[in-house]
Amino acid sequence: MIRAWSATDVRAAEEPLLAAGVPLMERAAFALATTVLADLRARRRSVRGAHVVVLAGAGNNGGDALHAGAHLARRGLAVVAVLAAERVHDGGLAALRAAGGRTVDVASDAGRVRSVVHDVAGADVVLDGLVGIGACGPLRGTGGDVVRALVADGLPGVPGDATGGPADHGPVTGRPWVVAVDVPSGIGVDDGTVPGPVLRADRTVTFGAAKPGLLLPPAAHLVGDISVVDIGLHLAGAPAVRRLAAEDVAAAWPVPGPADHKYTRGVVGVVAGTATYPGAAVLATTAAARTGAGMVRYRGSDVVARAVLAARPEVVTAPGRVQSWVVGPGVPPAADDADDGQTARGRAGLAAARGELAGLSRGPVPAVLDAGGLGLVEERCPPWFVLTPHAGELRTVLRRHGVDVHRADVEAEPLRWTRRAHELTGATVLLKGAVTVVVGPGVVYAQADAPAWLGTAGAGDVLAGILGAMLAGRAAAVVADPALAAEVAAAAALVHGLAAERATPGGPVTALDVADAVPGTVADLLTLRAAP
Ligand SMILES: NC(=O)C1=CN([C@@H]2O[C@H](COP(=O)(O)OP(=O)(O)OC[C@H]3O[C@@H](n4cnc5c(N)ncnc54)[C@H](O)[C@@H]3O)[C@@H](O)[C@H]2O)[C@@H](O)CC1
Ligand SMILES: [K+]
Repeated sequence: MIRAWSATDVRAAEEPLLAAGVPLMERAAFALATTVLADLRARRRSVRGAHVVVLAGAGNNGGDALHAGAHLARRGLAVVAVLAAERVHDGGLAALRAAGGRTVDVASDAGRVRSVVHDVAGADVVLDGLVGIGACGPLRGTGGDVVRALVADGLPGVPGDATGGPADHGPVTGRPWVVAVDVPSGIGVDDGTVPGPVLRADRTVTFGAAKPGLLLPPAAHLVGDISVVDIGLHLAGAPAVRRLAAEDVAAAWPVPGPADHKYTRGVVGVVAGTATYPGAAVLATTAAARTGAGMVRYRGSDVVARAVLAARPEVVTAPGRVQSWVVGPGVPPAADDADDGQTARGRAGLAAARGELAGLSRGPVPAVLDAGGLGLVEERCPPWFVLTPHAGELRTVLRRHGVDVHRADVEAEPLRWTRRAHELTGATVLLKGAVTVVVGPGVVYAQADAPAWLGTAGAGDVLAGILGAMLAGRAAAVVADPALAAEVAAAAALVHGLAAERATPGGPVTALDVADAVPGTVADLLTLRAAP
């Protein structure tokens, strides 16, 4: 698991060590230089003579970068430090100069930004040390100008002058390897927002602990590989954001034993699909069955049930015991009701879903509320109800609770609005996206496991089925521990992402391929379990 702590928590952990004279910056800079050397060795035969540009801002983040630059200069690399503030870290600057590093002072002469763009174009590595956890708001001043100019010149990143989010320019051949010092300068360290210009990193070397902004979208798309350097901080208390690793999901997976049967493994009830969208029911039931549910019970119209049974003969359609519900995939939201016959059948699906929900909300049964099921969330929900909206649906949920936001607001601040929806509804909320954000009582998860190919029709129905089966397998524990549904939801996002990774040949993947890849994915995960 990657655990991320807020800037305030990291500072609090640094304080006693700094007071005791522990050389934190030296540790950070040495680890940074070592990582850069390892990356360079992996990319070119010799590190000697490699060109490094250090972007240095006013604070200790710039100090880290300058000290690392000094280490690299002593190893024979050609280092140029771009001084983007009138005053930069004294010790770092002196060390860099003593090691033979060159400096370009852009802060006192904005005309030199062009020469920086030229230096960067010829560099092997760029160290982004403009701002770290001391940043406040969008990257301003000379540092902002430099980043804007570099992005305009073709380096991946966000120019910060448009309304759009992070642009992925894909690999630009011959461009330098960008290493962010602690965080990519200018991201919202605690909330993952991207309020202004940011250079996209290939790697972020972060000190003491990961920061929430490295895990949360949209900034998570700008961090590259994350290396957490242990500089000896003791971070107590709960992390602000967590990201599950495959090992965590493997360790918690309920592997059946000889005494288990379909009811101990969990029965998933699925209310999904309409005559208009029967495929969603097939996908959700298939995914639930393939995730290892003890039984899948389909509750819906006969016409959809026939399609489900044709694809999955093991599904049961009779009423009976259920340990988790999946309500809503392929069921149109109420607002889509119209007068044609097709949506009349949609309304019948919605009525069925509403009937099931009314029953289940009275008992302690975990549920996944997806698509049309989200429209049924009117009262407060228990945390073992997991809402699974995408950004547009989250906006609708919020509006129904009197919060006027636009989809673009949700995309710009996913954590803020997912948390708000959790506060308003009481439910655990999983916001679907390239990075999945899950908020439950006192916990936040951010999962980034899926290839971009997964963004395809029906993928959400498969996620709902996987999550339904995972909730059913641990239903009693999920009801007993208010934070557990969020962990299970994050784990479902991980399984969904890894199944897509397994199913894609490196190209397009269909939702059914993803569902079919779940058993192999789970088997792979289980090989990661520590031997008893
Ligand atoms: N305290 C320490 O000894 C340690 C600090 N560390 C490093 O120090 C960093 C934090 O250092 P600081 O507290 O000095 O803060 P930063 O270096 O992150 O930035 C603060 C400076 O940036 C300016 N600034 C703030 N917001 C800005 C914006 N939006 N646009 C442009 N400039 C902005 C401020 O005026 C200030 O001069 C960490 O991220 C980490 O890299 C590490 O070396 C570990 C130990
Ligand atoms: K930085």
